[in-house]
Amino acid sequence: MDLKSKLIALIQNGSEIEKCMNDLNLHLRETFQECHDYCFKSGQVYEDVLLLKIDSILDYLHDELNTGHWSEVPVTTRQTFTCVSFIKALVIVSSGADESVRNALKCVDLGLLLGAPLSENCGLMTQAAALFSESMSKPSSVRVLSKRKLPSNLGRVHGKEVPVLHCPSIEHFNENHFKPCYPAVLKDCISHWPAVTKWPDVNYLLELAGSRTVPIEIGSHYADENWTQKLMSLREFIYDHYLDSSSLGYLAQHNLFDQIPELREDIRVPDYCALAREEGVDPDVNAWLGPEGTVSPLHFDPKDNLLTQVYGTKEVVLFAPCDSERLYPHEGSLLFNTAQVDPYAPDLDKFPKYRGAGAYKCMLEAGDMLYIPLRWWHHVSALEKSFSVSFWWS
Ligand SMILES: O=C(O)CCC(=O)C(=O)O
Ligand SMILES: [Fe+2]
Repeated sequence: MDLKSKLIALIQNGSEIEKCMNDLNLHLRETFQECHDYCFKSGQVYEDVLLLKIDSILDYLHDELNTGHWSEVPVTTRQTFTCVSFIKALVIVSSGADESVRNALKCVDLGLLLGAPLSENCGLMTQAAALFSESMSKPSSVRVLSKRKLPSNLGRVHGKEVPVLHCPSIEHFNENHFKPCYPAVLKDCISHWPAVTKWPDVNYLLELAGSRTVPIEIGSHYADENWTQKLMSLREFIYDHYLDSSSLGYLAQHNLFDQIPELREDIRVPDYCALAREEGVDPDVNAWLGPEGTVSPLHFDPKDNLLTQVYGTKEVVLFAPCDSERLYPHEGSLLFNTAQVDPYAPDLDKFPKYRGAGAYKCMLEAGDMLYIPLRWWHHVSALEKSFSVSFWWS
């Protein structure tokens, strides 16, 4: 079977794709119909012209996705983005042009990043991406030359050590940490994860996912004015920002595991996530992959977190929610959860109340998990190349 037929075979319910057309205005619906008919009925059409038409639909949807707050974008708009991205990938593959598989994969990844899973064809895009990845040539291996470890700066922060526990029972964790909202470093809880042995070899990630498009944060940290975000292939990120850490880039807070389900098989949701404050929900799982020197400035999140260190060392400074006023959160709605004070170099003239804040601090080594209770402030810096996985739940 050729690639186009394999892609079409992934569709479980074709009428779901046709339904998505209803979300478009009449003119765009006609254009989409034309592209759809080309893919499924084959006609004498120039792919270049079709691709231009599909891009005009994607541009229109892109504007819709970027209007208002992301959480308020109707899921049907995101599903239509998924469908159109899939059709675009089909047209690209049919064209058989140079690099067509790479370009089709990029288009499917954008569908995964910005779209939403369809109701009946929910695995369509991840399966399409797996098909493209399989049919691409595998890269030659790289050796990681720099195993640089930056010196710790924790000595500059006056504070208490976060308690360290060895794989505590769920009851102990619940009574002493989860219920009272008190942080802890949990050791020896992830030795059974395949990720612990597989991920430190960057060639594994390159081979499995080197051609996948991922969002990368560029700049010293997200509250810096020169900070930006870019989409690039994981390979580009690894070569340009991870192996060569002179240009700081961070694959941060990205749900890589929904995008690439093969990677999810390498990790396990910690048993502690079964504890719940209200109704139990599945945790939000995010990847944090970066070189030595990445910094997440002092901020808090609305959920409990188990920040898990698959490899590399990070150091973390924490403050309880009752210290919020002493940390001077940024004003305005965008950075309200980020502090103006840098706990490593506090400007006490500007931020005098910081004197009264009580820091907690810890090192997070490979294999450790840090329990960060909801709304606790945390500042995280990587001393080495590092891969962490966070589990946010409540
Ligand atoms: O590891 C990091 O850089 C930050 C992690 C973090 O802020 C989180 O998991 O909420
Ligand atoms: Fe965080």
